[in-house]
Amino acid sequence: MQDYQLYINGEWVNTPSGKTAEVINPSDETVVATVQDGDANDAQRALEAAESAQKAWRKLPARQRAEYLYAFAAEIKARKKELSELIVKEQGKLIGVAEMEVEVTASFIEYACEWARRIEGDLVPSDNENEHIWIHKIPRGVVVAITAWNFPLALAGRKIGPALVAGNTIVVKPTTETPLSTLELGNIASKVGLPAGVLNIITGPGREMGGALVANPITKMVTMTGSTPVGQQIAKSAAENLTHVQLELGGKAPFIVFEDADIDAAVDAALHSRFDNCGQVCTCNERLYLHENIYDAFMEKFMDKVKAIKVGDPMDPDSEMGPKVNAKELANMEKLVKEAVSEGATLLLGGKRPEGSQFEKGYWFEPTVLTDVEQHMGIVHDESFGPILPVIKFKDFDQVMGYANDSEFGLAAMVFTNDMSTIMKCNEELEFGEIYVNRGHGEQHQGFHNGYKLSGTGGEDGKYGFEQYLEKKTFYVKFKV
Ligand SMILES: NC(=O)C1=CN([C@@H]2O[C@H](COP(=O)(O)OP(=O)(O)OC[C@H]3O[C@@H](n4cnc5c(N)ncnc54)[C@H](OP(=O)(O)O)[C@@H]3O)[C@@H](O)[C@H]2O)C=CC1
Ligand SMILES: O=C(O)[C@@H](O)[C@@H]1OC[C@H](O)[C@H]1O
Repeated sequence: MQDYQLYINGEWVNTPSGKTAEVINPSDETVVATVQDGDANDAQRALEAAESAQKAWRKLPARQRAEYLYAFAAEIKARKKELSELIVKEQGKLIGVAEMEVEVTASFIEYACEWARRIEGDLVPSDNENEHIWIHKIPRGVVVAITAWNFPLALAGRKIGPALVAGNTIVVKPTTETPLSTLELGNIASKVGLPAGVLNIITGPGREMGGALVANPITKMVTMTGSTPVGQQIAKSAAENLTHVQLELGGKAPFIVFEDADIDAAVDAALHSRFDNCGQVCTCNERLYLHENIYDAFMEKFMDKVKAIKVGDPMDPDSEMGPKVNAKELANMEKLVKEAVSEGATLLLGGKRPEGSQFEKGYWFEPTVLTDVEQHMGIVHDESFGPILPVIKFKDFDQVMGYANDSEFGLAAMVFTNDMSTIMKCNEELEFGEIYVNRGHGEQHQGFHNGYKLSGTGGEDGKYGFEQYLEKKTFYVKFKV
C-alpha cells in the first residue's frame, strides 16, 4: 500500500505531526493508500513556496508556460492506465468513465494552453491630448484550488491549466475522500520539469487546511468545486481579504420533456444524465418533469432501461453503475428515499442496497425511481447527488417553468422539445446558467460552466472562465511629441 506525502516546492515531504489519513475503496471498503493529514502549517509552507515561485513564473512568456503545460498534459495521457485505475480505486467510478476522465483532464489543460497567445489587453483613446490608456491583463498571483470527489483528477486539471497558463502559481487541496490521482500530478510535474513551487498539492481536512488556505493573505484567488454550504463558508472567509472567489457548487437540474419531444432520445438522455457516475455529477438530472400526455409512453420505455442497468464492480467493463463514494453519501441516499416515501411518494424501483454477496461490502445503492411526487416534497428540492430520480407530471409550459425555477439552485437544466418557440421561451424563462436542449448534460471546454443562485459564482471554462485567473492593470500614459 502506498503512503503519499505532500508535494510542496517540487519535493515530497511529510506533515511534521506525522498524522496520516486512509483512503478507502468504495467498492469493497479496503484501504487503498494513506495520505498526509496536513494542517495549517503545511498550508503556510505551500503558499510561501507558490508565492516565491510566482515571481519568475509570471515573467515567462505565456507561450513558454504553455509548453510546460502541454508536456504536463501529454504525460497525463501517457499514464492513462495507472491514473484511471487509481480513480476507480479511490472513487468507484467505472473504468471506462475513469479513462474518459483522464483524457478530459489533459484536454482541459490543452484547452487552457490555447489561451497563451490570447491574453489580450486594451489600448483605449484618452480624453487628453498626447495620452494613451493601456489596460493590461496580468496574473493574480497565488491561486488556491479546492476540489470535490466526483471527478477528482478532472476538477484539478480544470483549475491547474488556466491558473498556470495565465501566470499564476497554485496550491491544490483535493478532498480527503479522493486525493490520490491528484497527488500523482506532483510526480508528473517533476517529470516534465515544472519549476519548483509552481504547482503544490497538499492534503488535509477541508475545515482546517482548506480554511487556512482561504484565509491567508498570500492567496489572491480561491477556485473551489464542492457543496453549497462549504462554498458559502469559503466566500465568507475570503471576504476578510477581499480575495477573488470562483465557486462551482451544488445543483438540482430539472429534466423537462414536452409533449412534442422525441421520446426515445429523451429516454436515453434522462437515463444517462441521472445514473452515469452513480448520479454523482453536478449537472445530473435530479428531477424529471413529464408532460401528462406522454407520461405513460415515456415511463414504459424508461423503466425498462432503468431495470436493465447492471450495477457491479467498476473495474468490470460490463458494469454500468458503480457504488456511491462513501458511507455518509450512502446513508444520505437511504434518508432521502425514506423521507420522500413518508411524504407520499411511491418507491417504483430500488431504494436499497442491491442483493448479492458482491454487494455486502462497499457503498452500493440501486438505481431508484420515485413516482407520485409532488413539487413541495423535499426530494424535489434537496440535491441527492446519487441514483435517485423523482418523476413529476406537468400540464403546460407555465406550470413546468414555475416548477423548474422553484429551486435555490441554478446550475443546469435539460429540455426536450422540437418546437422553436418553446425553446426560445425556455431560454427566456429558465433561471439556470447552463441549459441543454434535446440532449443530456455534458459541458465542453469552450462553453461556460456557470451556476446561478446557490449553485455558485464566477463560473469556469471557456473565455470567461480563463478571465477569472487574470487581473487588470490600467495605465494612463502622457507623452511628449
Ligand atoms: N458545480 C460543480 O461543478 C460541482 C459541484 N459539486 C458539488 O460538490 C458536492 C460533493 O462534493 P464534496 O467533496 O462532498 O463537497 P464538499 O463541499 O464537502 O467538499 C469540497 C471541498 O471543500 C473542502 N472543504 C470542506 N470544508 C471546507 C472549509 N471550511 N474551507 C475550505 N475547504 C473546505 C473539502 O475538503 P475535505 O473533503 O478534505 O473536507 C473538499 O476538498 C455536491 O454538493 C456537488 O453538487 C461536485 C462536483 C462539481
Ligand atoms: O463537476 C462536475 O460534476 C462536472 O462538471 C464534470 O466534471 C468534469 C467533467 O468533465 C464534467 O462532466
